[in-house]
Amino acid sequence: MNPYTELYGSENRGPYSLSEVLNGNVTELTESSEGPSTTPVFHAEDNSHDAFQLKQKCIGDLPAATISEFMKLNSKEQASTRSLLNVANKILDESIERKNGDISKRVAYLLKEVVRDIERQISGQSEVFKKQNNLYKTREEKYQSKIRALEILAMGTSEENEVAMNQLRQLKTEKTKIEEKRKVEEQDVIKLMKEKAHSDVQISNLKQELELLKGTYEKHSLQMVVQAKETKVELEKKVMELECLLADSMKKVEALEAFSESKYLRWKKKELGYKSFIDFQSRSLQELRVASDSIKQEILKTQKVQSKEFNHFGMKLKGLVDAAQNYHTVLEENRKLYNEVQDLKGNIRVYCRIRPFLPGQSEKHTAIEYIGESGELVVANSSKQGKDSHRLFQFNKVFGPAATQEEVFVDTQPLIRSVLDGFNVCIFAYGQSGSGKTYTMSGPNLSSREDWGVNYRALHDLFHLSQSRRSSFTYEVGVQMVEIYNEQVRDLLCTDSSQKRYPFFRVFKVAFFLVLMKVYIIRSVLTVHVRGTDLKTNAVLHGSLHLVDLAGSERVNRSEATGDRLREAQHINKSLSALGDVIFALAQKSSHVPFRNSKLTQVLQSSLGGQAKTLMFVQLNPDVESYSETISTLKFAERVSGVELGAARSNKEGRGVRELMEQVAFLKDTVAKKDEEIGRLRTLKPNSSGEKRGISSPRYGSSSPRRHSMGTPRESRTLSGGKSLGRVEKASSDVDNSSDYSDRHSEAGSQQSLDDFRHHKEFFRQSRLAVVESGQIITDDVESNTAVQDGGRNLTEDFELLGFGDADSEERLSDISDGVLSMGTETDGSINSIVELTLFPETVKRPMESIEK
Ligand SMILES: Nc1ncnc2c1ncn2[C@@H]1O[C@H](COP(=O)(O)OP(=O)(O)OP(=O)(O)O)[C@@H](O)[C@H]1O
Repeated sequence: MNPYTELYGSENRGPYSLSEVLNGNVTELTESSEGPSTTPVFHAEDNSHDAFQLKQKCIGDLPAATISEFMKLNSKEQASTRSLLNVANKILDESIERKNGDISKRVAYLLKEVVRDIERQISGQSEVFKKQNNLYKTREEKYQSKIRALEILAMGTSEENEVAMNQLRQLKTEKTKIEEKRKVEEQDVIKLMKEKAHSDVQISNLKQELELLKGTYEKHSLQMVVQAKETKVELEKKVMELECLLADSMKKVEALEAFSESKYLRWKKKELGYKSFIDFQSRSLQELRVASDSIKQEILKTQKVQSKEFNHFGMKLKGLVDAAQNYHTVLEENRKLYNEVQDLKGNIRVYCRIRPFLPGQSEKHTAIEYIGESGELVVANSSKQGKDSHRLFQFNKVFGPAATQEEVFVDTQPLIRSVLDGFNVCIFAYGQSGSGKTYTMSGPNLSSREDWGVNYRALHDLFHLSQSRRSSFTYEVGVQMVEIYNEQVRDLLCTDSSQKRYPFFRVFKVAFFLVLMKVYIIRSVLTVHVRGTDLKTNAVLHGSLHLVDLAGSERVNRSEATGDRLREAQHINKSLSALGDVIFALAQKSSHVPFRNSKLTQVLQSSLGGQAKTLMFVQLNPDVESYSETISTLKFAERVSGVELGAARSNKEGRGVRELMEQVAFLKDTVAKKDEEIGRLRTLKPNSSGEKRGISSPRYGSSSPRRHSMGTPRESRTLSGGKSLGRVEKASSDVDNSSDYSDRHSEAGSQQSLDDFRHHKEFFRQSRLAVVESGQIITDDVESNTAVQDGGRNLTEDFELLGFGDADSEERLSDISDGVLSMGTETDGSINSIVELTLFPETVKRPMESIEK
C-alpha cells in the first residue's frame, strides 16, 4: 500500500495544511493519522485563503480602517509563519528524541509539507509587501497631488483654505501615523527577512537530512525489495512444491476415495450376500432343527437296535481276534521254524542293501521298484522289454536307501554275538564299485558314532558283551587284518617282533584296539579271534569273526582300468569268480569245492565250508544305468542264498580235546627244535644239498613246519581277492596257479624240483583233505601224530631242498599255504585255524611240558 495512503487513510485526501498546525492541531494531526480527516482543518484553510484574496483585490480602493485591518492581518500572517517554523522545529525535536535520530516517513513527509507551506507563505508575504509598497507610493503620490490642489485652492479662498488647511493637517497627522506604521512594518519586514534567512538555513538543513534519510530509506527499501524478491522466489518455489504435493495428495485422495468406494461397494455386496446367506441359513437351520428332531428320534431307535447288534458283533469280533492272535502266533512260529530250518541247513544269510543316490545325482532314475517287508525286491528297467524289464528276488532282508547303519547292525548283531559262544562267523559285502560296501562294513566316518559300520560296531559290541559276561567267562581277543591281495597279515596290537607271537590280549585291550581302529581305516579282511574260558566247566571255546569288504564286482571292461590297475582288476575278478565257483559248488552240493582257487576263498573257507554262520551283504547301486550289474549281482546273491552249509557248530572244546591240542602243540614244538638242529647241522656242512639242488640261500634253511611254506618269500607273492590296492604281481599260492610258481622259480630251481614240488603239494593236499573230510581235527594217539610230524618233517626237508623255505619268522603268516596245511595240527585247513595254532604256541606249550615230565 502507498505509504501516503497509509498515512492519510485515503489517497484522495490532501496533505494537512499549515493552518491546521497554526490552529494548534499538531497533536490532533499526529493522532488522527490513522483516523478520518478532521473538518475544522479545512475551514481554517478556507478562511486564510479568503483573507488573502480580499487583500489582493480591494486594497487600492479600501478606506483607512480597512487598510489598517489589512495591516493587522499581515502582522498576523507573520506571526503564523513564525509559529509554523516553531511547529516544524518542535516536530523535528520530538522525532529526534523519540526515534534516536530516525525520522519516520510520515514525519519526513509532514516536514516537507510544512516547509512547502512556509515557502508558499513567505513568497505570499513578499508579494503582499511589494504590493503594499506600491500602494503606499501611489497613495503618497495621490496625497501629494491633493496637497498641491489644495494649496492652489487655498490660495483661492481663505475659507476654503481653512477647510483645506484642516484637511491638510488631518492628512499630515495621518501621514505621520502612516509613516510610523510603515517604519514599524519595515522593521517587521527586516525581521521577517531575517527569520526567512534563518528558516532557509533550517530548511536547507532539513532538506539535507531529508536527502540523507531518503538515501538510507531508498537503500533500505531496495534491500527490502531484493529480500522481498528472494523471499518471493523461495515462496514461489515452496508454493510450487506445495502445489505438487497437493496435486499428489489430491491424486492419492482420489485413488483412496475410489478404492474405498469400490471396497464399500464390495462390502455392501458381501453384506447383502451374507444377509441373504444368513436368511437362507436361518431358514435351513429351522428346517434342520425340525429334521434333527426327527433324526434324533430315529437315532434313538437305531441306537437301541445297534446296541443289540454291537453286542452280537462284539461276540463275533472276539472270536475273530482270538483267531487272528492264533494266526499271528502260528506265523511267528512258522518264521521261527523257518529260521531254525535255515540254521539247521546252514544257509548263507543274504541281506541286500540299496544305497541312496549321492548328492548331485537327483536327476538319475532308480531301478528299484519295490522293497518288501519280508525280503522281496523287484528291480525294473523301463528300457527293456518282456520279462527282462522286471525281476523279483527274495532275500533274508532288504534294506532300502533310507536304512541307517544302526538298523543294519541290529539285524546283524545276533550273528556277531554268537562269536562269543564259539561260532565262526563271516560277514562279507559284495557288489559293484561304489555300491556302498565300505559304507556298510566300515562306515563313512569313524568319528561319528551313527556312521559306524558293521566292523566297528561289531568290535564295540563284542567288547561290551564280553565285559558283561565277566562273572562266568574270561575272554581273550586277537585281531588281525589280512590284506589278501598282497598277503599281508597285520596283528594290530603287536608292537615288536617278539610280541608278535602273542597277538591275543586280555579282552580289556580291545578298548585300546577300538582306539587304534580309528587311526587305521580298516578295509583289506578283518578277523577277530575270540578265545573264551568257561569259569565253571573250564571248557574253552574259540570263535572267529571275519569281516570282509570285497573288491568291486563289476566286469573288467566296465572298470576301464589299464596297466597295473587292469591286472589288479583281473586278479580281483579272478578271485571273485573263484568265489562264485565255490558258491556254485556248495549250492550244487558238489563233492569237490574249489576253495583253493584263490586266496579269498581260502580265507573264507572256514566260513563257507561248514560249521560257520555266514552273512553276505549284497550292495546295490540304485541307478538304472547300473541295471545289468545290479542283475548279475542279484543273481549271484540268489545263488549264495541257496547255499546250505549245514548247521553251524560251536567250537567248544572239552578238557580231553584241549589236552590233545596241547599235545599236538608240544609235538610241533619238538619238531621245530629238530628242525633247528637240522638247520644247524646244515650250516656246519656248507656246499652240501643247496649246491646240488641249485638252492643257494641258507635263509630257507629253517624247517619248522609252522614256518615252512610252499610259496616264495612274501614280497614276491600276490593273490587277488581283497580290497587292497597294493601291487599286482602274477602269482598265486594255489596248486592251480603253480605255473606262476614255476615261472618265478625257474631261475632258482630245475624242472625236476618243480615236479617234486607238485608231487609233494598234491600229497599234502590229499592228506589235508583226508583229515578235514573225516571231520577229525587231530589224531587220537600221539604215535599217529608223530607219524604225521615225521612225514611233515621229511616233506619240510624236501621243501628246503627245493628252496621253498620261509622268508623269516616275522612274516610267517603271509606264508600260509598248503605246506602248512600238511601239519596234523590243523582243525579244518582254513587260515583261521592255522592262524590260531600259529598264534597260540606258548599257551599250549606249558601243559605239554608237564605231560612230558
Ligand atoms: N547307505 C548309504 N548312505 C549314504 N551314502 C552311501 C551309502 N552307501 C554308500 N554311500 C556312499 O556312496 C559312495 C560309495 O560307497 P563305498 O565307497 O562304500 O562303495 P564301495 O562299494 O565300497 O566302492 P569300491 O568297491 O569302489 O570301494 C560313498 O561316497 C559312500 O559314502
